[in-house]
Amino acid sequence: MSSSGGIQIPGRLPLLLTQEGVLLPGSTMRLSVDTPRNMQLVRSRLLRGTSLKSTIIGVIPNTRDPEHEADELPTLHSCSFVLDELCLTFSFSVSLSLSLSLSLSLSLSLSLSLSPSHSLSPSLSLSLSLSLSLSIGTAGLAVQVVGSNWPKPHYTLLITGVCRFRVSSLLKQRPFALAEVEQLDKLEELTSTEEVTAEDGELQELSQRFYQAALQLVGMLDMSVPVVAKLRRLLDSLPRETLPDVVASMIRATNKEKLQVLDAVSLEERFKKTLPLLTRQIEGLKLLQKTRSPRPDDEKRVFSVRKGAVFPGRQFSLDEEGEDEDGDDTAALERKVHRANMPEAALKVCVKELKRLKKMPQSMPEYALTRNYLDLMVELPWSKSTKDCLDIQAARILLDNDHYAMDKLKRRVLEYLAVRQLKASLKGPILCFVGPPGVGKTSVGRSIARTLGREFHRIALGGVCDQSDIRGHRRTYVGSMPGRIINGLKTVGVNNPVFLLDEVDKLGKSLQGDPAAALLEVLDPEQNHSFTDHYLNVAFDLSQVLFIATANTTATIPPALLDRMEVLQVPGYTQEEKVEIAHRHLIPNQLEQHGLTPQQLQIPQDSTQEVITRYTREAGVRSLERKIGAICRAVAVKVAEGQKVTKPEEPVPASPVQAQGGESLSSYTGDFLISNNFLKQKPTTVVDLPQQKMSVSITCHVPLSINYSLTTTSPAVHKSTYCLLRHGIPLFLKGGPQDIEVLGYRAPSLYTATQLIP
Ligand SMILES: Nc1ncnc2c1ncn2[C@@H]1O[C@H](COP(=O)(O)OP(=O)(O)OP(=O)(O)O)[C@@H](O)[C@H]1O
Repeated sequence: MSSSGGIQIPGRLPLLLTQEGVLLPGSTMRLSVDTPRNMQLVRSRLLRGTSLKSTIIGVIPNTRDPEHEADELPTLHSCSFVLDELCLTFSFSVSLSLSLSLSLSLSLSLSLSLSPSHSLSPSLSLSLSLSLSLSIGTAGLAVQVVGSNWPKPHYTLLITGVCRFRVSSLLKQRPFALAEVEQLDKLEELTSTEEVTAEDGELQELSQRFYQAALQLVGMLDMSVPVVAKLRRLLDSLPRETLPDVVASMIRATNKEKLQVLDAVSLEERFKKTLPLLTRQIEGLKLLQKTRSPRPDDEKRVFSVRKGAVFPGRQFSLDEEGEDEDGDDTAALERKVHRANMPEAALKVCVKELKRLKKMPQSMPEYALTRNYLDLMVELPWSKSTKDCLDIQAARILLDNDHYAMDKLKRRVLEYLAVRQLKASLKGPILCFVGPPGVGKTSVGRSIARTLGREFHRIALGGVCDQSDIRGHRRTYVGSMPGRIINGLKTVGVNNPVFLLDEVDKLGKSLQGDPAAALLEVLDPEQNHSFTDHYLNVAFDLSQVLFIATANTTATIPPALLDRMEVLQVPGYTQEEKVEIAHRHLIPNQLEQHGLTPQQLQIPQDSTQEVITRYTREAGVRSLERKIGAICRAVAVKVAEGQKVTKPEEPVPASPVQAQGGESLSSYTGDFLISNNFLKQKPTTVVDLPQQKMSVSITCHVPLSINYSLTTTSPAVHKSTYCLLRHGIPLFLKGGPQDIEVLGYRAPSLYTATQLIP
């Protein structure tokens, strides 16, 4: 039986000349083809051929195909070997005829040496030393041809080596090289040798040594990697004479070394050439394993496939946080998994995925998927939450400060918050604010989050028509990702945020499922403690999340969803309310956004009324806000033009804010109110609750700085103030003899505080 598994290659083969690498029998290789002869070979033999025979080509290594078709073929890769000391005893005439036939067929150089001692003998004994030169290549089966025109026309071939051949004669050079060939690998299977000669015994011993070394190499690799396990099985099932070629194509060897293996036509020589390469690989692996820190489960990792994975001499410790190296990276991930404080079910899944990840080569597409999944799992706030600092007094103040009117809505929100204060683990109801656009539904939701001291996240549901948007995609899909709920949790980083489900009435429906149905589970307090996102595939407890929904109408909300929510109507505003909202909130906001001061633009109430009646027609105040923005822009142009011509004034040092009656604010003790709109940064606070003392420093957008120290006897005022300040809410104290609002400056050198409420 031949080593090539009985395959008989055709007597004539087209030749593919390559310098890219060495194809050995039994291995597969990808070759890029872009030179004229090789391209022609692919077109006329591989692409047009219809039989198995036409897919067999001869691959000649180490030979460059000329750039131009007109150029002559270079000398094909050839190996030379010496047949030493052939001792022949022939009659003279026979010897001569032998020498002639050899030189014709093998182009051999023959040297004869005639021993003087035999010169008188009738028959001559000749000692010959033959040096032969053969063009050797590998016959290969083209299993795949891929063509591309970028960056220039070329083909990529996937070729599996079948057997060695030698070129007997070159038949033609154009349009591609064609040669008459002779199959070389026709070796008897060693295992079936019955009569063992001395030579065979040596070969068998060599092959046994080789087999043992190959086993040792595979034993050093991680057997749980599928390809390694397959290799182990191959070692047992393959005929021994094919092992040198197969092993040489897998281990790290230079092209020169592989060429030597290819050129070794004699089996014994092939074993001898490959064995040192194999031993070198084993020694290299041993060395690499020694240089790594002794981590028991890492002992069998595949080192050879990851270039530069190990830096000799460097010590790796488990505590090292550096994640530039794959091993450490996985170790760091493992630590994060154990630190994430996740429930047992999730931890189990993570540990399982982590195990799979360790066994995967980085180049596998699944590696990135598993990695992303684990990254998400460790980032999710399984047990991270903010502490509620709910104070109904502070909440009332805050809601009043942020929103004018909306009394009914604010009352219901306060009731809801009051019950939450009394019973922390309140299940439902889910509030749904329904009203026309621009009446402040979203901004009330934001205020509630601030009141509770929770993180706020808005999920816009308008136009969502795929249930995967809510529940995520299964991980089997390409480009799968978690749904918006899990994504939101990852963004806020705590498990008890306020989620505002904006525009629930605009949810769509499509072939990809009904997102409203997916929301049912999310919003049902009885079910959402085990919400399972398709991507995550483990339950996440949503019971701590506070859901608030908004909608323009209830007509389009699916009844099942509507049933789970408590609807709070937010009606539109009256003309008077709009004027108030404009002056309390919209104008100061717009001035701030356009970099204007109240001195540069003052809009009288009549003008606001005029804008409302003549330029807007809405239930909310959004378009009024836009109109005010337009006025601000027009004034900003004027101010900017004016600033160009006038010389900027010298900055005047800020003087202390004057409270009513000329009292300096720095020494003022009592309660007062400072409007948000003049604050540039969050107040910095030093709070010492047990001693009931507070010091506050505030920076306003005019060069104003107040250092205020308060000693209060009312713990309630103090507590609410503390709560507001902690969450970056501007100072707002109430309940004292007078409330004062800082309006800004009148003259650069004088800042005034005016009494707001008598
Ligand atoms: N009562 C109010 N007091 C202060 N500002 C208000 C009030 N009502 C609305 N606004 C302001 O109007 C703007 C629009 O409000 P918001 O975005 O909350 O409206 P919405 O009801 O959620 O609208 P939509 O239904 O279109 O989402 C915001 O800048 C908000 O601050």
